[in-house]
Amino acid sequence: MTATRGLEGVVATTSAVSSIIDDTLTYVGYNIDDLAENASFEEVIYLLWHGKLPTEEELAQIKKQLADNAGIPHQVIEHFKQYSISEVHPMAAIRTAVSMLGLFDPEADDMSKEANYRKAICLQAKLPTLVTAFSRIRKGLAPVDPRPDYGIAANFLYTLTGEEPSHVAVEAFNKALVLHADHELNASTFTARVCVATLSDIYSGVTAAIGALKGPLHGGANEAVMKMLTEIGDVENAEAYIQAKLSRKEKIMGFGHRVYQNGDPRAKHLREMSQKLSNLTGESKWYEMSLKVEEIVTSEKSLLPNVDFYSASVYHSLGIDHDLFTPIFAVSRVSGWLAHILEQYENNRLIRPRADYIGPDKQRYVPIEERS
Ligand SMILES: CC(=O)SCCNC(=O)CCNC(=O)[C@H](O)C(C)(C)COP(=O)(O)OP(=O)(O)OC[C@H]1O[C@@H](n2cnc3c(N)ncnc32)[C@H](O)[C@@H]1OP(=O)(O)O
Ligand SMILES: O=C([O-])CC(=O)C(=O)O
Repeated sequence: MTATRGLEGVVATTSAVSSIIDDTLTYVGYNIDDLAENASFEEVIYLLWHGKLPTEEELAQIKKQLADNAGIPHQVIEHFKQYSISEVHPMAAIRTAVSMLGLFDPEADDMSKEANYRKAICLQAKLPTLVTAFSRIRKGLAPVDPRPDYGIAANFLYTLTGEEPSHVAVEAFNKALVLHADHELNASTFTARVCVATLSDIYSGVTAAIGALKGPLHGGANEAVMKMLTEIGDVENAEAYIQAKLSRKEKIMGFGHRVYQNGDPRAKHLREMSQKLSNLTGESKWYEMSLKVEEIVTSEKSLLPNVDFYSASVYHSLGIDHDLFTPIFAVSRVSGWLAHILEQYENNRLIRPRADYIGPDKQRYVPIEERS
């Protein structure tokens, strides 16, 4: 048996949710460029879960179901208040809170199709509220209830700040949610599928996926990009900063991808948004710095930006705290995780690959008193 490092190129499942072929990303056959320009995040959720775009009536119904389930149990709010959450990374808090949601759901282990769909609605609806409630509580502010007349993008910004968000901000945030919703068998989605393929429950699958997304080689890269831009500080420092990193053989966060050969198709949308928003805020340096870093990394390493690179300056321009960037990724990607989890349950088989053993062989047990 020979192992393929990092399972590169290994096809591990069939899926009808999303595909990446020749650097083109589609959700259920719809090109991401088309969806980014035209779709609401709720339409994309429906598309991923039902395999078709919703009619007006179906869209109104799923929006209502999501709005009706956006509240979070008071025990989770109390839990956030019980420890020093200013010292806790929000991804760790959200991971724990999603696991807690399972404790308060009497149907957590009901594996019927109906119960699993209801839990999918609950998780999708509650995740944004968890993130914004966490953010407010750690600042000593009371959580804000989501507005039933707002969609997920508007409500996220509203429940984060308590203020009515601008049209431009909602439009940009909705587009970011659409762009991050699904991505074939990325590490967190694979994690979710492995978990539920044991016939474990949805809450366990999403909790596991959040843990995988948190790492800086995956969703955690967007926060790491912002840290890098903050360290660079000004466009004129970019060249020396990046060259020094490359000479130390350090990775430049937000660049490279396991699957794309000629660039991540989501990056151009985020680049455009980054430019538009940084012009609007009058703080164009984040976009300019990002552009300069892209120029250097592309020419030095032939590496192209991935989805995490320009999303950093987009979220910064929207005034969002940097450690909420990866939780926002989860707010969007939970739609894809849930689509894959439901798909896995529909046609399940335990996922259990093999390992190529490279440890010592033929060892003899030595009693403890004889060991040196
Ligand atoms: C939503 C997402 O998950 S998108 C990805 C987010 N992650 C990041 O942006 C982190 C930075 N990028 C990376 O670490 C990688 O490009 C990954 C994890 C995305 C893909 O990884 P892999 O396909 O496993 O490639 P791997 O890490 O083996 O890199 C291959 C080579 O390219 C180099 N390389 C890859 N990415 C980078 C980078 N961002 N900066 C510098 N060098 C890089 C590696 O050092 C390695 O060089 P070597 O062969 O000389 O050792
Ligand atoms: O597919 C991957 O490996 C990572 C990625 O871009 C994503 O999850 O959006």
